[in-house]
Amino acid sequence: MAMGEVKEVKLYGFLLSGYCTMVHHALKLKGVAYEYVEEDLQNKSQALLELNPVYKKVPVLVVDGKPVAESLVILEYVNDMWKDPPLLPEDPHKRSKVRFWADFVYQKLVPGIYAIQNTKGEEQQKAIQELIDHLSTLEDGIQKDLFTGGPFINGERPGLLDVIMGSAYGGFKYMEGLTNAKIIEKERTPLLCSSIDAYVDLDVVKETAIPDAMLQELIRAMREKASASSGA
Ligand SMILES: N[C@@H](CCC(=O)N[C@@H](CS)C(=O)NCC(=O)O)C(=O)O
Repeated sequence: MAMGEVKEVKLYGFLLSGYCTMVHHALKLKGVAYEYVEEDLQNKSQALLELNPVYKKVPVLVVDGKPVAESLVILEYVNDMWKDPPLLPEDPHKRSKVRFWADFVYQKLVPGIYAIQNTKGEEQQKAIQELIDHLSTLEDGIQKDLFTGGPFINGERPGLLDVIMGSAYGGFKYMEGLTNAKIIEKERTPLLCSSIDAYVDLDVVKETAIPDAMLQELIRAMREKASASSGA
């Protein structure tokens, strides 16, 4: 049930964007019907430039003509607009913990993924180790601050951090394919791995999964680009 009467929900996104995946998942978990508009990021539509004039990025969610930008802001908005099922715990302190760790994912894990993509050799090995260390920090934090026995980080139903980590998972897998390193492993981060396993098994998640063939093709193209630029 939405706050007030909602007539039109539109998501501007890009297929390979983990930020957009989060919004797809949140809307689907809430059972919201929406229209999806795929953007060409090399040639952005006038609509996108007008809807997100500050950053000019996707995702942008437009509800009855009113735009909301920035994925984390959108997730909170979706959770406020459509109450059931809730993506945040009721207790204010627990909510603050979810927000703290969600922010950690944005501040540390996402830049960590880009750092691997943008480096080579020894520098890349260092970036991989840093990302692994951040994942362990997140594992310990969730264990201490939030976990109540699973199957999700949020408990019996997926919540905001499940949506974020479940969507970032594609990025970790992509980096593993690119570097042949094991980044996210059950032995190191059992709780994160088991909650992600439960999450990717949800129907709403399977519906929006990037086809494996497309992911493999992307990895192949990235590897080719990397070896061309190193002169190998
Ligand atoms: N902080 C933004 C990041 C969104 C973002 O980086 N979007 C990328 C696609 S993954 C984009 O629109 N890039 C186009 C550009 O940078 O011009 C969010 O959380 O929504």
